[in-house]
Amino acid sequence: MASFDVDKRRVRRLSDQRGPVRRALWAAFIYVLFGTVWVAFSDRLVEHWFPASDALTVVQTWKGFLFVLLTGAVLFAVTLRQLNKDRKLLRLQHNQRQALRKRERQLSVLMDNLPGMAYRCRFDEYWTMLFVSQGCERLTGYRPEELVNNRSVPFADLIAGEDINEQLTGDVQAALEKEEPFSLEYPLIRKDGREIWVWERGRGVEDDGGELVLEGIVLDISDRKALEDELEELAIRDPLTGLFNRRETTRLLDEEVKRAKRYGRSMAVLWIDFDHFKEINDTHGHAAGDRVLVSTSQLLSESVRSVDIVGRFGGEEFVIILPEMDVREAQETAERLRQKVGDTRISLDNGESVRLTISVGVAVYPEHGIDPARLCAAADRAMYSAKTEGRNRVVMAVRPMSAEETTDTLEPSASNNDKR
Ligand SMILES: Nc1nc2c(ncn2[C@@H]2O[C@H](COP(=O)(O)OP(=O)(O)OP(=O)(O)O)[C@@H](O)[C@H]2O)c(=O)[nH]1
Repeated sequence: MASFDVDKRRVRRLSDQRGPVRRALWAAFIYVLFGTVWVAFSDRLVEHWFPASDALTVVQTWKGFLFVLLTGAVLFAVTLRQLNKDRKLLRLQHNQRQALRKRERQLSVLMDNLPGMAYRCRFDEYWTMLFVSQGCERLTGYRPEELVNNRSVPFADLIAGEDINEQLTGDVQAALEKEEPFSLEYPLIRKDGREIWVWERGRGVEDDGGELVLEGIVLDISDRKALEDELEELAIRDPLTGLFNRRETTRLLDEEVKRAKRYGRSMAVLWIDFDHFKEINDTHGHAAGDRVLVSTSQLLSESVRSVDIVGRFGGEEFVIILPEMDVREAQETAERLRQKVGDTRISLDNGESVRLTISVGVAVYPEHGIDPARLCAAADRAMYSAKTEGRNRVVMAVRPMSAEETTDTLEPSASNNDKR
């Protein structure tokens, strides 16, 4: 690269900055000046020094030879100098072309072996591609010539979703205004219809005509994205049942209470505990207990609406969040679940089957608590009451005396039909 620049400087130096006409005129001027001075003064000097006519004739002849010799020598020197310059210039230009070709070859090898595709495009509504590298076909399924100038399809049509396209345009615009490079992540629909995730890094540059264009690379990050999604799922799911884990259930409850407050709606929390679960473990073994946990979790999930949230809080304790449910609906739902679980026999791997019952505590926002902690405490206490009252039942939480009361004031009701 550095030697290439040095060559360029040498070429500039060798190729005289003055134009050829000026240079020719300058040479002619020097020649005319020298010739005029010679013609004007040499004869007189010779006549002065050699007054005898015989000698004068001889000297005049030699003077003519001398003139021819001198001008010939000058012409030889000038021509030689120029030819040498021309030869050096040609050699340098040749080297420069070689270096340029080598760089182009390296660049094209680099482009073609990029894991994704390099591009140059217009910043317009179609992301009109002006150039894409060979990697385009691997990434999108389209050949470069199909994408360039929107010949088969504009790149914008590959971006999954109008709103995502708008979001990307906004992000690029913001980066251009700050004169910074941009990084984008978005889903892309390949030619075969498969959706992949890509990461793009680019920047705005001016092309030779002064028009703003974008240049950058696009890489397939589907594997990384899948791994991220998997890790995200692992972080929020209970590994045994696949239900939301305690942390995620708590977070979702927070969100639901906030939503209920914002829109002035009610919502309910069911606190569920399996009855005498220890006996199942003790009688049939821990693996059978796991099997019962998984089957009952599935049953609970399948028996609620898609908007409801089922989470495992720990051990054989489950929480169900029921958005937009009032006291009556929540109690009915809890009762339906209790009956369904109690009516279902769960087959074990050893051929035997078990029947399980559940105790359920129900608390409803805002009647039994105005924040997640109070709601949970109220539902937990109601469930504890269900246990002490004989299990396999639904108990509603107690209404607090005032909204200011702490969780300690929330006492569960004594009867499963109490709707305080
Ligand atoms: N198999 C299995 N058992 C679990 C798991 N988590 C907790 N348990 C068991 O669940 C049982 C809970 O027992 P307890 O708290 O005494 O309650 P219970 O036997 O259900 O009785 P009550 O709740 O009073 O009706 C214990 O034996 C735990 O070992 C699990 O992931 N798998």
